[in-house]
Amino acid sequence: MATAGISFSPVGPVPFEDVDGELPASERPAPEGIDDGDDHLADMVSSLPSKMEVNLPLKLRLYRGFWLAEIHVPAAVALRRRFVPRPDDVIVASLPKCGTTWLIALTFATMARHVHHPPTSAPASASSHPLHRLNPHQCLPFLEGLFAPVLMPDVSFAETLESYRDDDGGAKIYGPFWDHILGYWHASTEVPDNVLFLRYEELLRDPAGNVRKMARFVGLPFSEAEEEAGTVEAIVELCSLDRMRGFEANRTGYVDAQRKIPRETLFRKGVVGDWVNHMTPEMARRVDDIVADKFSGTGLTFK
Ligand SMILES: Nc1ncnc2c1ncn2[C@@H]1O[C@H](COP(=O)(O)OS(=O)(=O)O)[C@@H](OP(=O)(O)O)[C@H]1O
Repeated sequence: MATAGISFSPVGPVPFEDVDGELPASERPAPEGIDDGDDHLADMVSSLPSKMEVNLPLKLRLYRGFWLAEIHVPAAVALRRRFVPRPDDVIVASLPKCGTTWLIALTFATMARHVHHPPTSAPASASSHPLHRLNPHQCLPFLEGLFAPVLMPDVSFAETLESYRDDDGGAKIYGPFWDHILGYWHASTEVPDNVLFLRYEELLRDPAGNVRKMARFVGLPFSEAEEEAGTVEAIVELCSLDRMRGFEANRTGYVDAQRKIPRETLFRKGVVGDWVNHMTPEMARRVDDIVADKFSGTGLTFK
């Protein structure tokens, strides 16, 4: 099992109120301190365990079992207490470097296809699809009800995975990796109508099949007419790594010129098994051991 080459991309409306047996969001009391000068919140944040990020000059706080950037904790608290998802909201929840950008592109292109038609016959360069002008992360605000996490800095998946290991010195943002993955894995088996669990390798192996699966999951299955017109293949093509790299939005060398985030942060090789170029056999063995230990008995496997 090539554990270090695995990426995980669970998609789906997360049943917030079910996560830990708390009251439904709509019935929870308003959070103290968020609206009124927030002394309580500041105290709460500074009382949380803290560590530095292993790759970044960033202070993390352990909030509800996960390492978040300290500056994001107040928003996470507010979101947790106040966000009441609508039944048709879709949240793309993927760890950094696990194929988030691709998944957002596919989800956006699929969900927005009746407004922004994927080019089925015209040359892709002639299309006015938003994905030509904006990187996938920037497309999110254009589709109500589709949410996803933030853009991450320039490190590869192998580096990310390696740094998710337990480490006394620091922690990895959004980690522990294993708990994140297992949380969504268990949710996908318990409430399969609400959580769809996808693997990067599966997407690479059968992008069209997985786009169909995702479309059914979000309640927008492809019609016969769409199938005949080649809409699924058009979406896959539109979102392919080569196409994305060449789009106007990504041609400058930066996916975010203002924040100086280089294109390769989002669009690099996109292959399975590149971990051999980043990890020593010893590192790979260690990761394999951790995976075997953490995932044993959970039913979660990778082929
Ligand atoms: N369209 C498309 N098709 C296939 N693969 C793609 C695509 N877009 C991005 N990628 C690859 O995804 C990896 C980046 O992961 P993320 O998008 O999660 O990064 S980020 O956290 O949002 O910064 C990174 O993988 P690696 O090449 O292994 O580094 C990207 O190359």
